[in-house]
Amino acid sequence: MKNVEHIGIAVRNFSEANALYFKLLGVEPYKTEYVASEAVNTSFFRVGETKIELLEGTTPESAISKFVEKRGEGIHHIAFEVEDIYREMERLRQEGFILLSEQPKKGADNKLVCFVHPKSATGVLVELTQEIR
Ligand SMILES: CC[C@@H](C(=O)O)C(=O)SCCNC(=O)CCNC(=O)[C@H](O)C(C)(C)COP(=O)(O)OP(=O)(O)OC[C@H]1O[C@@H](n2cnc3c(N)ncnc32)[C@H](O)[C@@H]1OP(=O)(O)O
Ligand SMILES: [Co+2]
Repeated sequence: MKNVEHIGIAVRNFSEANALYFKLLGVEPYKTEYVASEAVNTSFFRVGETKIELLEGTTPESAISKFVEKRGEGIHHIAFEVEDIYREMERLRQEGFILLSEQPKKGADNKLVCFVHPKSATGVLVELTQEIR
């Protein structure tokens, strides 16, 4: 694991949340992206060495919509950058963590991603992320 690549925040209203984080952080998002496979709109704000990812679900079945419905807006996941996502997935499997996919998936911002179930990680949804080179 290299660093905290981003913190994912689930929001109800994408444009309102983007305006609020612009006011809070004093910077515009450097990227917004719709990720169809996760049914989310995303935006990324740079904060020093890390990033804030705002996420809005675009369908009721989206993980983000379900989270907001059940628990309200707030911190949804922590993403750790890794050098080799296949190696880290295998290592975490061996350590007994529950991975939410067999293979990495294409995430936002030109990354491969994989999630660890919060039930196996002290109630925190963990994302592994590796830049596609
Ligand atoms: C845009 C791509 C990518 C990136 O590039 O950065 C992203 O960040 S995508 C982010 C959205 N995608 C995901 O979160 C995918 C992984 N998540 C999942 O597969 C599911 O959300 C889940 C974690 C398996 C939960 O799904 P499910 O079991 O269907 O939902 P429930 O609502 O029934 O929840 C069960 C249980 O888990 C608790 N929960 C759910 N989400 C979280 C969370 N983010 N953090 C902590 N706990 C969470 C939920 O509260 C339920 O608990 P109990 O009520 O105690 O059973
Ligand atoms: Co994320």
